[in-house]
Amino acid sequence: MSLPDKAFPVSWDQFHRDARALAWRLSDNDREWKAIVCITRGGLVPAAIISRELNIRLIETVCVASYHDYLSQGEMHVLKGISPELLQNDGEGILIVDDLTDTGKTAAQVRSMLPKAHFAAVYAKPKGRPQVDTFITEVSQDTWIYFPWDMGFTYQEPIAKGTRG
Ligand SMILES: O=P(O)(O)OC[C@H]1O[C@H](OP(=O)(O)OP(=O)(O)O)[C@H](O)[C@@H]1O
Ligand code: HPA
Ligand SMILES: [Mg+2]
Repeated sequence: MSLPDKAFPVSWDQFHRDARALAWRLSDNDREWKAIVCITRGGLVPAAIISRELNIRLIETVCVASYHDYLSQGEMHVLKGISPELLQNDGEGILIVDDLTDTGKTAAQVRSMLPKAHFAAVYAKPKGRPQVDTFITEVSQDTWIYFPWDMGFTYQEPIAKGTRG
């Protein structure tokens, strides 16, 4: 698979702010979340921030793997499902959390386990958007989001290099 045209690098600060903004959007005094189901591994980080902000103490994981290496999505494997007590009532009152939705395949897979749950992601691309109930920022489909936990400090070429003579 080729490199997406655009890059959207996200710092820890920005991710914290965006995940907190998502928590604000999910906060509603008339609505009480029974539990968070976070989609590992990327969903663990926003789940930690949202659980702190909304005082949700019951956190479950659903472990799904499909991007076998950087950029290329393969077959979806559910390595660990959701505990039976949280599957009751089709997931009513459950908050599913992920870092982003891209093609929407991961979200669709988890939604099929909890059809009445609310799906929240920090970032969404257009193909995945229909699978998400609440998100913060939309980025175009040809953009790759670089999360802070996947990055390190490296030298950056000056912008002018390559754009002039
Ligand atoms: O909408 P999709 O095209 O299905 O892609 C979105 C999923 O891809 C990434 O997870 P990934 O499978 O790379 O695993 P990770 O969270 O363990 O990094 C991301 O965290 C989402 O869960
Ligand atoms: N960034 C990081 N991980 C991903 C992406 C992305 O844009 N799409 C699917 N997994
Ligand atoms: Mg993931």
